[in-house]
Amino acid sequence: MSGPTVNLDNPALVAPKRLKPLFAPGTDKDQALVIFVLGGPGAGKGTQCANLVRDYGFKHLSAGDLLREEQQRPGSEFGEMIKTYIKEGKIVPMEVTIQLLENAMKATIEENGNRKFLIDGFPRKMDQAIKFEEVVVPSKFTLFFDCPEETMRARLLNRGLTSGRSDDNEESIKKRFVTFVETSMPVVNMFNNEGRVIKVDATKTPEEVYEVVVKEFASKGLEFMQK
Ligand SMILES: Nc1ncnc2c1ncn2[C@@H]1O[C@H](COP(=O)(O)OP(=O)(O)OP(=O)(O)O)[C@@H](O)[C@H]1O
Ligand SMILES: O=c1ccn([C@@H]2O[C@H](COP(=O)(O)O)[C@@H](O)[C@H]2O)c(=O)[nH]1
Repeated sequence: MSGPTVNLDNPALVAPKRLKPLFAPGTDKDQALVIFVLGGPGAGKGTQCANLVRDYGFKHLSAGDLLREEQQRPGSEFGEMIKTYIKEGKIVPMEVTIQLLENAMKATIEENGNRKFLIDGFPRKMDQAIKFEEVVVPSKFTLFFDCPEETMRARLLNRGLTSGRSDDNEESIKKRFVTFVETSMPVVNMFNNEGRVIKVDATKTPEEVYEVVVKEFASKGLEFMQK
């Protein structure tokens, strides 16, 4: 088994960027609705987000997708670093991910005024959670998809047949699970202790899972968009 080719703790790999707040001081942060969507790798976050976009008019921002795009962007100073972190199932330093999310949120607001965001696969680490809510905007709640590893593993290996993702393979999946348990679950637990988590059983069919999501959203006062 080959280990990481790059020392992930090397500070030279991280180019800290100053985080600028999304909203100018004094503006009402409630102008944006942010829902974090968390769950283990392959729990079905992206699948359910697509339903929520269709029915509630959210803008879906997947942190993983934004990182993959940045990785492929010609000339990106972070490309190689992101590639390594993703393959190793590690969490890219928060400065990079928060900046990508913030840029995408700003671009959406400028483009069509939509301020309703599903932030998928983020925050995956405590520092990200605290920093994002401090400098960007606090989340309304976290939608957490609960799924056993064996189910997620089977889904990821199946997705890996066609996804082309560098991390949908046995070796990366094992590492992603370790990161999820050790680094991401503490974030879910923190939000849960604050009463800010909706936990949904993600083992059923996508349709059954979504039915529960819709009921939970209604309990939070979120209704289907008028067509
Ligand atoms: N409820 C479900 N039952 C069976 N298969 C599902 C279910 N939800 C999603 N899938 C399938 O499992 C795979 C992973 O789903 P999805 O990409 O939505 O997960 P994810 O949580 O976003 O994953 P990741 O964290 O790796 O991005 C996909 O192939 C998807 O079609
Ligand atoms: O906040 C984040 C989110 C994701 N990553 C890295 O991306 C991969 C893939 O994420 P998916 O949500 O499964 O698409 C993840 O394993 C991490 O390596 C991250 O660093 N920070």
